Order: sequence, then structure tokens, then C-alpha cells
Amino acid sequence: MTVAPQFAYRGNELYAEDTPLARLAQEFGTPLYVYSRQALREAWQAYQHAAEGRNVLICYGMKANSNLGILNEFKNLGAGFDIVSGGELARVLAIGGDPGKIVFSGVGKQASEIQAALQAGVKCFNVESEAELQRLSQVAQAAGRVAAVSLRVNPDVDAQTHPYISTGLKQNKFGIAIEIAPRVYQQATALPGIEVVGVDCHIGSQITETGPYLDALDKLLILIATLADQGIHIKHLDLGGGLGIRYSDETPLPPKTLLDQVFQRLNAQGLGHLQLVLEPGRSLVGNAGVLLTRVEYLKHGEARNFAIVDAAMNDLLRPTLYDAWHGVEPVLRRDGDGNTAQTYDVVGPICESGDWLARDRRLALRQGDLLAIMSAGAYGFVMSSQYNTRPRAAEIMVDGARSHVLRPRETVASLYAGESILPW
Ligand SMILES: Cc1ncc(COP(=O)(O)O)c(C=O)c1O
Ligand SMILES: N[C@@H](CCCC[NH3+])C(=O)O
Repeated sequence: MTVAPQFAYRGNELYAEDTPLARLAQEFGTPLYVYSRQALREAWQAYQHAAEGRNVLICYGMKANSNLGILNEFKNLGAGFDIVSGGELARVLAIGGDPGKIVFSGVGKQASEIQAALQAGVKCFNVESEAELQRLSQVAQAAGRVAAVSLRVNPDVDAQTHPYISTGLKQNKFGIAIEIAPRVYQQATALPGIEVVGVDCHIGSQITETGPYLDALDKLLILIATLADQGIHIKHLDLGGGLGIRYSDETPLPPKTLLDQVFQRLNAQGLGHLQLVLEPGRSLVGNAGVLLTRVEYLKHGEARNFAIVDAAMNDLLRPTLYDAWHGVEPVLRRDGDGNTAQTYDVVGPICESGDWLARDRRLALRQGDLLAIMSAGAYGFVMSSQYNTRPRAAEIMVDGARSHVLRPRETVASLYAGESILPW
């Protein structure tokens, strides 16, 4: 059993939907990112089901996977987008996404990025500091435009997740401390070129409990009431992204469970009219992708056994960056061929001891075998690099028995194209 139904064994062979992964590896080479269109749709449907009959806008947190082919699927399903850079804005515009459904988050928005977003007509800027608010006002005024604004409030709640991906604590760089938010909102209403439209927070990622969300919501509801007393009436509440997925044995929180509880609280406060914005990333794409890799060498030692594969930390950074656990499945199971399982560290060819993808896995392996690194659809390719002059992997989308190259493998020559040597 794998964690995603679209990546399942038929006999001893692992498929993506109706497509054998071994065939894709043969056709496109490895390392290779493979996404399932059906898995994207099912993840989306869980949000749609939760939103039914409610005023909810789902803005895909596209930092999780920003390939145009993925964005286009979500656009067609009706998604808006949560962006964090001018680059991400350009991607959404490139696929004809509706700027009126874009929220712009991020602590370090540059003036040029703000200008581009104003020009495009984004729905809202999620402002993360007083200094940013000042800059936004200046840039909007100069452009003769009005910037719709939510303050991203830091509610100081513990998201009970990995410290590196927790964002809603006082010590994190994100957002404006909730204690000073009423004053900053007052300031915002007085600034030219600014229109206050919402309240925003995002407390962290890979969250599997409702508790942290509801703790944050309770604090935001007090803030919204305080703002109303000040004569500031917002139109939308953005609770960010953060819903977790199953990597191994986690029990993910269904979007409906969360939204039922959120709307119960909103209705109880007479705030059922507010639009709810969500910015899910990982939960829409994480289990819709795998990273295919081939075993180059097996190295059996006294202390450890290593399966040296052709994917590396430059392709999938999460294990070494967060100590993250990803499932590793053989693409062809070798049941009963006499090759017994041993415990391996699955490592890449990069010159770093931190270059590992999985540790202590029982696998029956031979040189040349294919492995699928599971749950790699989110924060996989997007966090990849070209370290050691390794071309970045190709990305493929599977739709039933069909497959399409969303991004070809980079060539070595393209990695140094544009570099130059001193002419003297
Ligand atoms: C502001 C903001 N919104 C949305 C997301 C998406 O989060 P996730 O992938 O956990 O759903 C992130 C990343 O954590 C974020 O920083
Ligand atoms: N990149 C992280 C999550 C950070 C989310 C971005 N705010 C991960 O791979 O889990």
C-alpha cells in the first residue's frame, strides 16, 4: 500500500494511474518527477466539498509546486493563487489566471513586485510589516492605484509542527504581532492608496489538528471585533494554508472538518457573511507526485549499507533540510526472486554527507533497480537546485494511460549558458 491511491501496484509493478512508472523512466530517464492529474483533482475536490454552499475562495499556495502545467489544472478547477513573488505572479499571468483571485503574501515584497501586482490588479496584499505598509502606500499612490490590504497577523500560536515550518510564533519573522494589529490597521485606514479589506494569518505547514487553527481563529475573531469597534469592517478572513498530508502514518485533517468548525465559530459571532480565503499548497499536490530514481550502485559496509541512486538532495531537499520522511517504493517488487531485503540508506551522488533521501529502509535491491520516492509533489522540484552542476529533473504529468512532459530535463550546457570568463 502506498499513501496515494493513484500510485498503486498492479501485481508487482508500480503504476501512476494507468501508466507503468518503469515505462516513464525508460522513456524520459531518471531522476524524474511524475504527477497524477487525477490525484490533483481529488485533492481539489476535498476542498470544493468543504466549501459547498459557503463563501470560500481557495487560493492555491503555488510555492508548493509552480509548474505551469499544475497551475493550469487548478485554474481550470476554479482556484485562485497565493503568490509570494513577482515571479510567481508572472507564472499565474502566463497561464491566464484571474488576478482578481490572487493574494500576495511574503515578508519582503520589492517595489517592482508591488507595482506589477497593482498593475495586474491582484485581489489583496497580505501585508507583513508596518514598513511594507508604508511602501505599499507610496507605490500605489505613485501608480495612481489603490491597494487592497489584509494585515498578516502573527497570532503567536503553536502549530505543533516542525520548527522550521512553523510560522505563527512570536519568534518567527512572519506577520504583524497581534497585539499591535489594531494600531497598524488604524494607520492603514489613514494612508493614501490603501483600502483595508481583510485579516490574514498563516501559522505553519503540515498541520494535522484543528486545535492550532481554532486557537488562531479565536484570536483573530477578537481582533475583528476590536476593528469593528474602531469602525473598520473587513470583507474577508484568510486563514492561510498548512493542512498536512500523509507521508507515513499521519492522519490528515480533512478540509471539511476544519471548515465546519471555522464556520460554526464565524456564524456564532455573526460573521457568516465574511468570505473565507484559504491558501493550501502541500495538501493539494503533495501526494500527487513521486520522484523516480535509479539505483546506480549498492555499497555494503560494516556500519551501513548504501543504495546510491541518481536522485539527490538537489532534486529533493526535504529529507536533509527538515529530516523529512518520504516513503521509498520499488517500482518492480522483487518478491520471491531470492534477493532478500537489507537495511539501506538511500543516498545521492552529491559531495555532502547530508545528501540522503531516506535512511534505514528495508529494501530488496539490485543495481539498476528503480525506486519511487513518494509524496514528492509538494516542495520537491520547486526547491531543487543545480548543485554539483546537475541538470534539474524532468516533470511529467500522467492522465490515465497518457503522459505529457510538463518540463523537460535541463541540459548541462544550459546550466552554464550565460556565464562568461574575464575577457582580459
Ligand atoms: C503565506 C503562506 N500561505 C500558504 C502556504 C502554503 O502552505 P501549505 O503548503 O502548508 O499548505 C505557505 C507555506 O507554508 C505560506 O507561507
Ligand atoms: N518547504 C516546506 C514547507 C514550507 C512552507 C512554505 N511556507 C516543506 O517542504 O515542507
